Amino acid sequence: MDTLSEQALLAVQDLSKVYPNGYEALSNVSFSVQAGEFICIIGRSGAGKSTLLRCINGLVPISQGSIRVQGTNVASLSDNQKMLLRRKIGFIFQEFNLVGRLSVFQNVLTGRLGYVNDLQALFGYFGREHREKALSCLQRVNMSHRANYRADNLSGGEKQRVAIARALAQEPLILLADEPVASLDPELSWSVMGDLRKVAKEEGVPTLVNIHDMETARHFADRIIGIAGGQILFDGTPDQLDSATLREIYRNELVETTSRYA
Ligand SMILES: Nc1ncnc2c1ncn2[C@@H]1O[C@H](COP(=O)(O)OP(=O)(O)OP(=O)(O)O)[C@@H](O)[C@H]1O
Repeated sequence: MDTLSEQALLAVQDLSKVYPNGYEALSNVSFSVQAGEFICIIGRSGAGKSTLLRCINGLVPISQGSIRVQGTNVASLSDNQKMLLRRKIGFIFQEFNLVGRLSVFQNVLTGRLGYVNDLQALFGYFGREHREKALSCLQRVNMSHRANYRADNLSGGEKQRVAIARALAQEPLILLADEPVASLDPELSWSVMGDLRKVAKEEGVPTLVNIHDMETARHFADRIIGIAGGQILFDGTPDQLDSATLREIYRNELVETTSRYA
């Protein structure tokens, strides 16, 4: 490993993932992430973007290679330590994954589960410090006025802002977002991406966002990683991404159709 990877908050080295049916979804993927970076991962459907994020947060086991968080190889951790680490990884889903019958505030409080004991978690008892934290996270995404709403009464954009607040409440080491704006209309998706980038930058939390739309990626990312067929084809700044590389990443899928703004 080079010095940059050793100092990285997240270092993925020669990662491969073969699903039980024999399909190799990721092949020798290597990259590292430094504090504060806002990275968009682009690629056509089936490229392996979700698999990559799921490997990083342990939702799917890796087949080869290593994932290091703050220098520690995740594979060397006990199950309990892995669970504790997962609580420090904020995950934002395309479909928000809020508990619809709970209030907005209660949903954000669930981000604090890693900070209370089992009994408190069981009875949903969160002390003042946790409630204050949850409220401040809601304020960060301008959603405190909806604190007492049932989550299932919110609009899509509001739901995703609450999901961002919940992830922030975890005080995450890293944020992973899997197509966080794919269910939102174009204008709203830029506004939610703007909020995600703003809070990630303010907190200095490195963030990996899977996104199909390359124009959104170009607009918001400090750095873009392009994946095709489970391999990294590009890793650089938006300015370095030329149209020949884009065509390769999207493999004949018309580049124009990858942008809802073209
Ligand atoms: N559990 C599984 N078993 C077998 N193959 C799988 C499994 N999950 C995903 N795959 C395959 O792995 C490849 C990568 O899937 P993945 O969901 O990571 O792609 P993606 O880039 O996120 O695409 P999308 O944007 O459509 O979700 C796809 O060809 C998919 O069919």
